[in-house]
Amino acid sequence: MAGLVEFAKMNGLGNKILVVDMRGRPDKVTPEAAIALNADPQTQFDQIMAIHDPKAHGTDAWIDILNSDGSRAQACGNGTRCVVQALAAETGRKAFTFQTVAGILNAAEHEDGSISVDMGKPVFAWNRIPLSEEFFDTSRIELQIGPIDAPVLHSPSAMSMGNPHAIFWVDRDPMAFDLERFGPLLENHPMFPEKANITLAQVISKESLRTRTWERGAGLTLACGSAACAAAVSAARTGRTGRRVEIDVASSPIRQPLVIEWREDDHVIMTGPAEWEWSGRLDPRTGAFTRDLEPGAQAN
Ligand SMILES: N[C@H](CCC[C@H](N)C(=O)O)C(=O)O
Repeated sequence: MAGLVEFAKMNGLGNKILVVDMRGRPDKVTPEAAIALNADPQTQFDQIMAIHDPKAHGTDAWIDILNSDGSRAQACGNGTRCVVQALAAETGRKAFTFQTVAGILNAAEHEDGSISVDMGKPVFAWNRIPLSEEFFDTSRIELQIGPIDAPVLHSPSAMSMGNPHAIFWVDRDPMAFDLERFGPLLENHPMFPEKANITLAQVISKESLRTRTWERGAGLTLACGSAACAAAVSAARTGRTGRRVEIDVASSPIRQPLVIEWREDDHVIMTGPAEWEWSGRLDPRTGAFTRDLEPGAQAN
């Protein structure tokens, strides 16, 4: 079939990612293709990371990010690690510079296979997160929420990592909360005019947090990298932890922490794994796809 592009089904700490190679093409992955791919259990995903030809001098690629509902996102930490792993496997290179709508990202693969991404600088100004109401101090905002009767869910820390995040501090295991029920209410709360990624964060020690996220445009996911960054920064900003923490992503089946460092130069560095699962070809207009034969499989 004409017009098919290569893609890889990958995951970043369980976060389901499709890395789609759109280089050499003028078009984009359509929301319709995203919705169709998400509807098939084989390709069901949290984010598509579409690799496009670079637009700016000195960058390796332009990355277009889609959520599973077909909406577009400005940042995806776990997906960016998957892109690094895919391009490192293709080129043998270790370091890359990407451009997204949120800015420039530098990333590198280490000897042990882990990948670090410089996620840029956090944004705290209420109108740039954005919030719909003015707050001088966005490290603790107040939400009016009728139907939710859990007091901890009323005063999150808000910030942007290129995409909007609300971090709710909880004193118990984040898995103990009914995030499936109140995630959609909080994601779509009128305080967040562009919606928000909703994270429950528990402080374990001065060096560690446990998190679980309801993602804007994707719902409950097994892991969310930009939310881990937002939780780490919000924790340091409010004196809950130091500036380097290990994040135990409670919902992830991969029992490995994400390491987040909020450097003195204000950049947030996220380090963690990425895993290739299988590859195929897809039509970026419709989402129709075929899987490559697994290595060792026989063609009939
Ligand atoms: N899973 C992603 C976050 C996607 C963000 C997206 N849900 C949005 O902002 O709309 C991550 O690892 O950072």
